[in-house]
Amino acid sequence: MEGRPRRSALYMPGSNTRALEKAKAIPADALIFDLEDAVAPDAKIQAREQVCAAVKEGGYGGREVVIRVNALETPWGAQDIIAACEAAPDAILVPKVIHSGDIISAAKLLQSVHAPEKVRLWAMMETPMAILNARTIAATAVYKDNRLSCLVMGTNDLIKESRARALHDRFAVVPWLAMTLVAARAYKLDIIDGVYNDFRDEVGLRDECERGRILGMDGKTLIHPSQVGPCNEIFSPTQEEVDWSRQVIDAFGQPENEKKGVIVVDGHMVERLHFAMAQRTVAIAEQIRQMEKACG
Ligand SMILES: CC(C)(COP(=O)(O)OP(=O)(O)OC[C@H]1O[C@@H](n2cnc3c(N)ncnc32)[C@H](O)[C@@H]1OP(=O)(O)O)[C@@H](O)C(=O)NCCC(=O)NCCSC(=O)C[C@H](O)C(=O)O
Ligand SMILES: [Mg+2]
Repeated sequence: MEGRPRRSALYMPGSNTRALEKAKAIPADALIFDLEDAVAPDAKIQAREQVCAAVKEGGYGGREVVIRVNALETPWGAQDIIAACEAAPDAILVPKVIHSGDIISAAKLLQSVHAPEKVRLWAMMETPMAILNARTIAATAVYKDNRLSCLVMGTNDLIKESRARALHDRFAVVPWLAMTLVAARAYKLDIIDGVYNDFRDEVGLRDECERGRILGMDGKTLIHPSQVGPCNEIFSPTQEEVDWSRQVIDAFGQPENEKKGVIVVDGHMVERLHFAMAQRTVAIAEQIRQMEKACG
């Protein structure tokens, strides 16, 4: 299902069986089972087997299940993708993307192993070259047989590669977030913000979530279960936003407004573009409600 809520996407090391089990009760919108940086080289094969077995077994309710594979040019990348396709997660997250060719190669591999149609590709935007190539990477979403549906910011790697300083206001990072965001939106893709490493600092996390939301991010990637609640709260439409959206939808539904491009609601000028925004807000709020009901 495209257009689904992606407020919170929780990473967990694929080598951590306890975390894979615990994830069944964590209310994140997406779960990212990591085979890449969170897994030591000598644990890669076992982690792949564990993750694929867990995905096949299921039990993750309405959450989106994602496997982050190793890069194609590593000794594990191709086998990770092949095994992941057999397990059929909702998406495969491709790390260290450099240019559109990385997404095209991953998509070809998916086609060659007849991956189920539901398996989408997500791209990690975490190299300086990926930021420079954000437009062409996002553009692969419209290529034939492509499956790209979401961009994920890898701010730790970007900070490493750029030698920027990781300050609380993310002074260095914000331009890369904004550039990648417009590339994502130009091709109707979702985009999820990077992780907040200081996982015991809820105040700092909330602040970073708020700023990400202001930029237009759909959600945030997370590293610890305690981050899920605050993140879901901040990236959900507020009751006030939902009520306003319903008022706008209602107003445009009145017979006298049927053919109008602009109307006044509660003293505010409201155009058809606000109607479209209101419809999206109400749809996302409804999906969240249904997902929360399904997850218990
Ligand atoms: C960060 C951690 C290593 C902290 O672990 P720990 O000290 O063990 O945490 P707690 O004792 O508070 O854990 C409490 C219980 O919660 C479970 N737990 C912890 N983290 C997770 C998780 N992510 N998913 C599911 N469950 C989790 C523990 O097992 C405890 O359970 P119990 O035994 O019942 O008490 C750890 O949180 C962790 O490993 N986090 C994920 C790290 C990770 O995946 N990193 C890679 C992705 S981030 C990245 O790569 C960024 C990107 O690429 C970039 O470039 O920016
Ligand atoms: Mg990374």
